[in-house]
Amino acid sequence: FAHTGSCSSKTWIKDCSSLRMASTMAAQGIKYLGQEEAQHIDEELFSEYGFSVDQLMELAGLSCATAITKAYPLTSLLKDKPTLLVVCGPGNNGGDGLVCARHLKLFGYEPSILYPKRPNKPLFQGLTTQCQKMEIPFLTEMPEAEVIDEAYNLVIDAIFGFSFKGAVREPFASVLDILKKTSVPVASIDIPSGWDVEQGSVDGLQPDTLISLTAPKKSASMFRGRYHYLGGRFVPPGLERKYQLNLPQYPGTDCVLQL
Ligand SMILES: NC(=O)C1=CN([C@@H]2O[C@H](COP(=O)(O)OP(=O)(O)OC[C@H]3O[C@@H](n4cnc5c(N)ncnc54)[C@H](O)[C@@H]3O)[C@@H](O)[C@H]2O)[C@@H](O)CC1
Ligand SMILES: [K+]
Repeated sequence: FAHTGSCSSKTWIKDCSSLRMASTMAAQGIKYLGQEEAQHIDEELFSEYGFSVDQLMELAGLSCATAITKAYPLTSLLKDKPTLLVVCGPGNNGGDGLVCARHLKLFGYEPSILYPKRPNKPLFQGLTTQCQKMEIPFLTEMPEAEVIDEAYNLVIDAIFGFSFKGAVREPFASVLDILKKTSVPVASIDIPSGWDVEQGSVDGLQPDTLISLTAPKKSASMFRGRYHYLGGRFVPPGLERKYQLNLPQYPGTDCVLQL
């Protein structure tokens, strides 16, 4: 039986069409989400799928800490001590940063946290206590760029995520100005802070690493750093189908995947 390149039987028609479907899926690749779409998915995870915020934040923060260990293993760090600066913002992105710092401490790093605007909610108070009990120091003010370059191997940017809008307000405008002047690498959680979630930013922060959670947001196509990871391995199949996320398969039991 010689196949001539065209589908000449029912079996071939079936095989050819599923092959076409598979190649279309692969060609489409992972979906990059708009801001509203990311917010809808977030809401549905809680309202329809029964998750709680602290559950997903724990998984998100663990993925971020794991991605950091892959991009910047302890043995690769240039300073004498494995110091990191984690800058946390006022929303859930900041919460991911607190969880990430706690896991990084358990993984052998020495994080310090800057958390200038703390929401008056039990979730964030609990995460703050956990970090304090892990003996992670909290800074009282943002160090100057030269001090950061001198003292830390890496900055973790957990300032804003997919709900950021408009011009950056204080105190974070000054914090971001300093971060733009540092030369140590920056790893951003979900979105490089200060970037428009969909359009990015021409003169904004240029992180070395981006860890996209659930699925990348549209601005991730403008990311020019070395490492782009996907984390947040908690998406139920119905939600993935509804939003046609077309997520890649995570390897084995890993909670993070390099894109
Ligand atoms: N759905 C998901 O996949 C998950 C999302 N998580 C995280 O949650 C993030 C989204 O969290 P939120 O919706 O709380 O929002 P963000 O953390 O993105 O930021 C909201 C906060 O930033 C402030 N803000 C917004 N624009 C500002 C501006 N221009 N200047 C100064 N402050 C500004 C708001 O007042 C609010 O306090 C995601 O990016 C991700 O990091 C995870 O915690 C859990 C799972
Ligand atoms: K961020």
